[in-house]
Amino acid sequence: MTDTPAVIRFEGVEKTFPARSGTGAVSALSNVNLSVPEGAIVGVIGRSGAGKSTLIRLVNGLERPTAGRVVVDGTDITALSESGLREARRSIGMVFQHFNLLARRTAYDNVALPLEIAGVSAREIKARVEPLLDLVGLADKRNRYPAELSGGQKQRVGIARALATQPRVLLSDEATSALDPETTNQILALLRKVNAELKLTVLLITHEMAVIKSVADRVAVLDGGQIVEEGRTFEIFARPQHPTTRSFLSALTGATLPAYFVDRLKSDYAPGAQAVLRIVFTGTHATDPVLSRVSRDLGIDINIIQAQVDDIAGEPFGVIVVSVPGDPQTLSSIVASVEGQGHATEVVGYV
Ligand SMILES: Nc1ncnc2c1ncn2[C@@H]1O[C@H](COP(=O)(O)OP(=O)(O)OP(=O)(O)O)[C@@H](O)[C@H]1O
Repeated sequence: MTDTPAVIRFEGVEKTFPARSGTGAVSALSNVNLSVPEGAIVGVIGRSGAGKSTLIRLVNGLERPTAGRVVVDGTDITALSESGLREARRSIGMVFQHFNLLARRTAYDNVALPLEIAGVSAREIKARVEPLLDLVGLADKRNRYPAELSGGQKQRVGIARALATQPRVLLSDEATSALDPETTNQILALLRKVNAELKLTVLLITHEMAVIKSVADRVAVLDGGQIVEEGRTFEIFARPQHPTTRSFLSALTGATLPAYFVDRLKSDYAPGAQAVLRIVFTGTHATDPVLSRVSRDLGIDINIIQAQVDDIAGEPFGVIVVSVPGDPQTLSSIVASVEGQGHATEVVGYV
């Protein structure tokens, strides 16, 4: 899938939770194959119960797979003893949705905790913790207790703590789900910063496509315990294949049309109807020439219903919704012309 070596690899992973009295066995993950390339930020998105937490907990050995392997930095995590796991976990940092800070410890002491556990000297701890508090922008809050910090500040402490043991991999379990949109953006920017500055590989799980859009280089869509779609974030946004991916995307990228318009949409062509076409442009400048060329070459009128330019993982991404003549022959010529110029199309319906 990419030439960069994988730092995390799921190989044919299955996870079934055994039956309990009153409930049958639960298949949480089946046939999961996924590679997280070195230095990448990979997002896994799925609905509640899709298996995201189980997937991430397999990476640091909090769960063991029923079948298959999880390889982290060359080590098969699934084959390790408890003491081997403790050692491996030092190279795997984790950030949690509810921060999981110790209330009776200051910000500094929370960040220091994993180093104390690892038996690092107080001097060495100071040398590591202070730059981390600087990195996450909390140097002035070092002596504050969690109750004295905002949600975003608590998550900054959580991130600094996850980085204390100088991990190669950072796991993020819905790190921004408890935060407001502005704080979410600040924390996602911090994740991007640690990814870039510390060359850290990041695997994050989320149920929000906006999080994926903002930070992830690649995305895997998890549905019912299986990865139903995976690829570069930009490609997935441009050409979503699976219905689950499409439904996650529907609130973004111009896929949401005004309600008055949606009410008029029909799924089938009736003679004389206009087709509504969603076109994804993989470059901001391409919009005008493409539409005017199609209009000129085919001698048709094109009405623009909605247009939007967005930013997906740092790349410009344009979505335009147009209405065009809906008769099947003309429509297929339009689609062929637009796609022939390298852009993706989707017939949304007819009006
Ligand atoms: N320890 C467990 N014992 C039994 N079943 C479990 C256990 N942990 C998870 N499951 C089941 O496995 C499935 C996947 O759960 P998981 O927590 O991984 O989903 P999720 O995508 O993280 O959901 P959410 O977004 O709600 O946290 C669910 O059906 C869940 O009920």
